[in-house]
Amino acid sequence: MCRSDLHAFLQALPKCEHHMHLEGALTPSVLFQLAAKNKIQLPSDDPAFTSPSTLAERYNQFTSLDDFLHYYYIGMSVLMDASDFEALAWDYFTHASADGVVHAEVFFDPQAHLSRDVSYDVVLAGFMAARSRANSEFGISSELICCFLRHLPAADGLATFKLDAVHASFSSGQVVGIGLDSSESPFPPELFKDIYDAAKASGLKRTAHAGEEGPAAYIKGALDDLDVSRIDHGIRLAEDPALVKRVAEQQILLSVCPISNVLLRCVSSVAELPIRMFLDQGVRFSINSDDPAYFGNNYLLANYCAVQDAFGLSKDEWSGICEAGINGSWCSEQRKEEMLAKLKAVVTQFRSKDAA
Ligand SMILES: Nc1ncnc2[nH]cnc12
Ligand SMILES: [Zn+2]
Repeated sequence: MCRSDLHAFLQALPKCEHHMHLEGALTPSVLFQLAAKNKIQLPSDDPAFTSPSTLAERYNQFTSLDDFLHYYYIGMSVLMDASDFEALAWDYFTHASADGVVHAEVFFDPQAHLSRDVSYDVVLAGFMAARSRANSEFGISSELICCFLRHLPAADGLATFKLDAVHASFSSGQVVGIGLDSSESPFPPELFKDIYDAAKASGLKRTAHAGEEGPAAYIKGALDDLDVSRIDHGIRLAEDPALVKRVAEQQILLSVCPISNVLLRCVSSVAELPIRMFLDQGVRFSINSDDPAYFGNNYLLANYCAVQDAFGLSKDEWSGICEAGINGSWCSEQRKEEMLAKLKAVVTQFRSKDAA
């Protein structure tokens, strides 16, 4: 709940989410349930794995991106069959619906499953089932983005990209784009140029995490070498004024994750994020939840509220943020028109409430 009186407005806005890792929707209690069901041994030498509550307590104390990723990869080791992946994604879509999300473009990390002998088809089947249900029960449209892990050799990513099952998911449109995630430094974007060139040749959309912990030079590298149309996080863009201008002119969308940035110690508070500068300089951005189950169960609306509490934005500014998010989405033009119409209706409804 926001401290400000804009909570009802923020709830009602038709929101798009562009930066959410489905594996980051795994709550401690589901993690323990699936570990028991699938007979997965959790680390016995880490007291955090005593119970769901000790694990949640440990999640409150992340010291860095890599500290979080350590738990994130252990967590996903409990996901084994399609029903596990479906339940995971369904849990996310349920929260998303409650928060007024109308369109979600969600990441997944196939290499982290393939390395455990869980096939790509199993992962995809679970996610596709949840997406279909979210569409019919909640009216949420969604897209899948296949991420490559930058702490692994680029050759491993390219081999994954070329797998028949992965290729089939691209050509059928089940997966619309690729991303790059995991430990940011010291893995500059150019290491992954071959994968991105191949993705471009296949007509896929492209985004990459950059400027989360890593420098603004990684944002420039993602634009120059990977030819991305979006940047995930991008908060260190502020360090390079010429790049700020370029990102604004090229209408690159940044998918900013405010609560994640605070909990992973990229900034000390949401107020430290360059949100005001982005608005003033015409940099387009959306607000996102990243890994909500690892970040205090703060799903999308909590991130909107955190930004509102820190910056006190106007309704017009929020409407502009949502509009940029709709226009920067990788869905059909028809879906964008539907969401823009819904946005207009909500803004009009709240304007007349204000006038009354
Ligand atoms: N915030 C983040 N940064 C990089 N890789 C991630 N994988 C899941 N969440 C991530
Ligand atoms: Zn992320």
